[in-house]
Amino acid sequence: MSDHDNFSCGYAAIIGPPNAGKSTLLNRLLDHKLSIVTPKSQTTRKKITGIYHNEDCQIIFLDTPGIMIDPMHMLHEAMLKTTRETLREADVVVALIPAVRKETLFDREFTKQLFHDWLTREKKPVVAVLNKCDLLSKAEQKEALAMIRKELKPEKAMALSALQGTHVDDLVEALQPFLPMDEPLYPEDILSTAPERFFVSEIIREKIFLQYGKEIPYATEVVIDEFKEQHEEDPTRKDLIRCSVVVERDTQKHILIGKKGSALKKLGQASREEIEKFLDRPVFLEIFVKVRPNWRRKKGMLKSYGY
Ligand SMILES: Nc1nc2c(ncn2[C@@H]2O[C@H](COP(=O)(O)OP(=O)(O)OP(=O)(O)O)[C@@H](O)[C@H]2O)c(=O)[nH]1
Repeated sequence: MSDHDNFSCGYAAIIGPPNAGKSTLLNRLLDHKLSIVTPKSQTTRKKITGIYHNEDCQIIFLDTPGIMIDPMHMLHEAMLKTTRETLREADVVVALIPAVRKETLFDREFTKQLFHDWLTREKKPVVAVLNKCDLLSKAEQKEALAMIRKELKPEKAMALSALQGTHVDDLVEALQPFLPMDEPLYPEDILSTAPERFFVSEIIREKIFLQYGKEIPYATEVVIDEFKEQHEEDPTRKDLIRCSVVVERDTQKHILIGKKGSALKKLGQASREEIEKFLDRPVFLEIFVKVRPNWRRKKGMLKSYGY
């Protein structure tokens, strides 16, 4: 008998509206191993965000961009296409429904549409997860789950709080029966297959979201132009990361740079600190701001940015 008899391994797509708590949930699931994240360079067609391991199963979580009911431009449409393709690759789908502190308990219209337009026709097993259950009383959670079961008929329905970590382990248990019996596809110390440069661009994007208001973050794309690993040959040399922050208009460029470059300097500092923490080594980070008019509406540009 091999070690992996009775082992299951498969893909779980997480789908839901923006802000449902996907990242929080993934971080929570992978938490105990985040300190040994070892993203390796590997070309992959699948958008794998996190790989969960335990003794009985390996769940490869596929993240999807938040579902928007009314796509506003080509970037949104490209994101929805990614979601559609990701769903096709999944063995099981986690429909993440954020609870709200309102009489309706969750956005019923949106959730109905999510199931109708996205899930029913894909014919994949669905585990409906009511997230942010810390916002509701026990009775309200029960009521919301009963409603979800009756109207949407998922294979399973459960409530959890990704933020507080309650019932997160139950989700693993709920997903396991829908995974094929298979050996693990990835070794245990791999938490993601995305390359380091992907995480670096995500860190800069996150800092832009934190630092700038209004439309700036949404009009911005971060492109890593150069990622020169110099430390392996000579440990006294820092890695060099050159990146472009692409915006749509000159006015946005001025805001990003700020008075005498102060805003860009602040962005660079915050990004570098976090990148160094993530890579566990010092880096030189250079950020350039470029204007590419209407990049979110241009097919060729979207493609070159990986959409
Ligand atoms: N109260 C509460 N808040 C939560 C919970 N999970 C996530 N949040 C909050 O919800 C917000 C959005 O969480 P994210 O994890 O960024 O959501 P996301 O789905 O990844 O968002 P997108 O990047 O827009 O797709 C954050 O402010 C989280 O702290 C939860 O269980 N309870």
